[in-house]
Amino acid sequence: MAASSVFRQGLFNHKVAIVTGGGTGIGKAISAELLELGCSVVISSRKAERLEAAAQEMRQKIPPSSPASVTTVPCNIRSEDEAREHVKDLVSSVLKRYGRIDYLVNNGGGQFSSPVEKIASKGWKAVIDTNLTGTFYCCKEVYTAWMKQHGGVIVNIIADMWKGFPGMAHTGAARSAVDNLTKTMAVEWAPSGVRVNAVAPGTIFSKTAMENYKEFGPQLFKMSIPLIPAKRLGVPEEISSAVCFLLSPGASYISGATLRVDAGQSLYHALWEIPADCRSLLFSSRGHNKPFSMGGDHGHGKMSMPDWRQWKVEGTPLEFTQQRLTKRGLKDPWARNEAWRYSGGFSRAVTLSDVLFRGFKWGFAAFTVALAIEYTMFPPKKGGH
Ligand SMILES: CCCCC/C=C/C(=O)SCCNC(=O)CCNC(=O)[C@H](O)C(C)(C)COP(=O)(O)OP(=O)(O)OC[C@H]1O[C@@H](n2cnc3c(N)ncnc32)[C@H](O)[C@@H]1OP(=O)(O)O
Ligand SMILES: NC(=O)C1=CN([C@@H]2O[C@H](COP(=O)(O)OP(=O)(O)OC[C@H]3O[C@@H](n4cnc5c(N)ncnc54)[C@H](OP(=O)(O)O)[C@@H]3O)[C@@H](O)[C@H]2O)C=CC1
Repeated sequence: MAASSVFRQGLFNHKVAIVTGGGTGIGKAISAELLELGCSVVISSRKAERLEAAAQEMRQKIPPSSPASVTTVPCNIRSEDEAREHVKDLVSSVLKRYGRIDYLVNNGGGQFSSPVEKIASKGWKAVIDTNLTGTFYCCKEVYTAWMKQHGGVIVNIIADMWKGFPGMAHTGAARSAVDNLTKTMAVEWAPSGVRVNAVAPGTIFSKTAMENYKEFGPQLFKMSIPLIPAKRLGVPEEISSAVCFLLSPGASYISGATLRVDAGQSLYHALWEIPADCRSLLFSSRGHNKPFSMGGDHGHGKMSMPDWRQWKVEGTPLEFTQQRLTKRGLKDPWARNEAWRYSGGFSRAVTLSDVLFRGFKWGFAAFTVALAIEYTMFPPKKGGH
């Protein structure tokens, strides 16, 4: 349940909102804050019982003097054949009950974690259909049935997919598409007085969000903490206040925007770890399979690589690489050798042989020049002896 809102009481009096996924986590916090500010809220998702339990809980917190009310409409926004009908029914039932829809918050969605090559086509489709097509259906239906004639505000919840979404490619692709859809709708529907924006949350803790990842959930959320500049997870209420702002007249000149609510997480490190024995170092895209070129451009057909061996992240490059390898459990002699090689040992050895080679080369050149001078200045006498 939302902590007390920072916004003025009564800000949304007599307005009506649909919040998909409004019975759990972020959606529940948004619904609770809207209710607190006087808005009537329809929460909608697949699990009717959980939805009703959440509504009951929220109902008890509405003061008798408030015009707000909360109702539930079960609906699956995912594009199975009947999904469009589900969404149509949702919108028509809200209009029947309240006679208006001022706000739509497309928050219902989610995904499972998997590397790209392991995503089955059914799973890909489930995530795209939920997050992209479901959002499209909801926006289109609310617009055509109400907002086209009366205006309104839409907020789409997306995700931190700005650097791609390794480990959750399907949702990254879907959320990126919703980011783009948001901009298109903002322009196309501006003449109707409809504003459309998105909110991209960072890692936001809620019991239901964590449980979605089953036994990996706690670890996944814990692992995110060092990667967040604020060094803590977000809470649903921190997304809710951003959504309420975008719905409010305070954002009357904001449309087509995506607000990152992530404490700077999207600007910082990514969760996905690239192993230190990364093959891209061994096989460059230019087709040469030397371990890597040793600083500078070595001529045609070879790639000039930045001297990453000099990067210091923690302690010396050697310590850093060893820590990474140890973390990844690469304790075999090959790995230790790689650690040594990648972190400077190899370059030092090469430098030594380079010096010897150069010394030999210049020594030989000097000897040749000296011989030439000697022959010029003291040519061997004809006839010999
Ligand atoms: C710190 C890291 C997190 C940071 C970012 C956090 C982002 C968040 O969004 S947290 C919020 C999490 N909440 C949710 O995701 C809630 C909604 N999620 C879902 O409903 C599911 O994840 C869903 C989108 C996959 C839909 O689930 P469900 O309705 O149960 O789907 P199906 O049983 O019909 O499955 C369809 C199909 O999908 C594949 N699949 C599903 N789960 C997995 C899995 N865990 N691993 C691999 N593949 C999975 C699979 O192909 C399923 O078909 P079948 O094989 O026939 O079961
Ligand atoms: N928590 C986080 O760190 C982040 C979350 N997000 C996104 O924010 C949104 C809310 O997530 P959060 O509150 O954290 O997690 P939750 O798992 O608590 O919320 C997901 C909600 O979406 C609903 N939902 C899922 N599929 C459908 C569907 N097909 N039709 C209708 N409703 C559906 C679920 O209800 P039901 O099961 O009853 O259908 C649930 O209420 C999601 O879109 C999520 O992906 C984005 C970035 C980060």
